[in-house]
Amino acid sequence: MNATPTTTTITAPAARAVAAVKRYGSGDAAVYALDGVTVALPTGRFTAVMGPSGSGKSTLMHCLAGLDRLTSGQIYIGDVELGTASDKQLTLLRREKLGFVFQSFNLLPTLSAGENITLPLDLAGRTPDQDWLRTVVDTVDLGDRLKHRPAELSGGQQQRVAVARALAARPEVVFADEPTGNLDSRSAAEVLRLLRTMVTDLGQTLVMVTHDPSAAAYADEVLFLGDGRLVDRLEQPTRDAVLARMQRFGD
Ligand SMILES: Nc1ncnc2c1ncn2[C@@H]1O[C@H](COP(=O)(O)OP(=O)(O)OP(=O)(O)O)[C@@H](O)[C@H]1O
Repeated sequence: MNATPTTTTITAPAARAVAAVKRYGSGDAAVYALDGVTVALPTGRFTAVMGPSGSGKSTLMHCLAGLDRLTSGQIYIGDVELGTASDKQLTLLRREKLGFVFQSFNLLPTLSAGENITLPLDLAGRTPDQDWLRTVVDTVDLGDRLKHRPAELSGGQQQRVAVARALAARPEVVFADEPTGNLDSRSAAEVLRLLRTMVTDLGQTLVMVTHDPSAAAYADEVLFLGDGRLVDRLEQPTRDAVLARMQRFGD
C-alpha cells in the first residue's frame, strides 16, 4: 500500500518573547512590567495586544521592537536574539527590519506626504524598491495627495502616510502603538482597513497595541495581558468577544 505523502509548511515566527521579564526599580519598589511572558508572533499575521492600563502592553511592544531591554528572558526578531545585540546593532535592526506607527503620526511638517514616506530609506541611503513602493502607495490609496504636506491632510490621511512610511522598507514586523488613538471613528476604520489589507494582501506581520475592542476585532488574534502576564488569547476576535473578555478584568 502506498502511503500518501504529506507536506507540512512550518513558518518561523516573525518575533517571539521567551520568559520575558522586565523589572523597574528594585527591592520593595520593584515593579514587574513583564512577569514571564512567552509568546510567538506568527509571520504574516495581525496580532493585537490588549489589557488594562499598566498591564505591560507598551513594555512588551518596546522590548519586542528593541526599543527597551529585558531584565531576563529573550526576544527574537526572526532568529536574531536582541539581548546579545549592541545598541548599534539594535538601531540597525530597527531601521532595516522593523516599521513603526505611533498614535501621534510623527510626520515631518515641511516635507510632502511622498517625501515623508521615503524619508527613512533616504536617511539610510537605501534605494527604494520602486515596485514595492508603488504597491504600498496604491494600497494606502492617497491618490493625488502625495505632494501635499501633512497639515493639508486629514488625520486619517496623515496616519495612512505614516503606515506607508512604516512599510516602505518592507520590514519583517510592523509595530503599531495605539494607531487610531487620535482619530475619529470613521478615520480610525479607514486606517484599520488599511492595516488589515497590508497583512492580508501584502503578507506583512503586524503587532498592534490598542485599548479599543473595535480596533482589536480587525486582528487575527488578540493577546490579553494582565499584571505583566499573558493571561488569555482570542483567535478570530469579534468586538463583542473582546469587550466581554476585557470586562472580566474588572471582576
Ligand atoms: N520607566 C518606568 N519606570 C517605572 N515603572 C514603569 C516604567 N514604565 C512602565 N512602568 C510600569 O510598568 C507597568 C507596565 O506599564 P506599561 O506602560 O507597559 O503598561 P500598559 O499596559 O502599556 O499601560 P497603558 O495602557 O496605561 O499604556 C506599570 O505598572 C507602569 O507603571
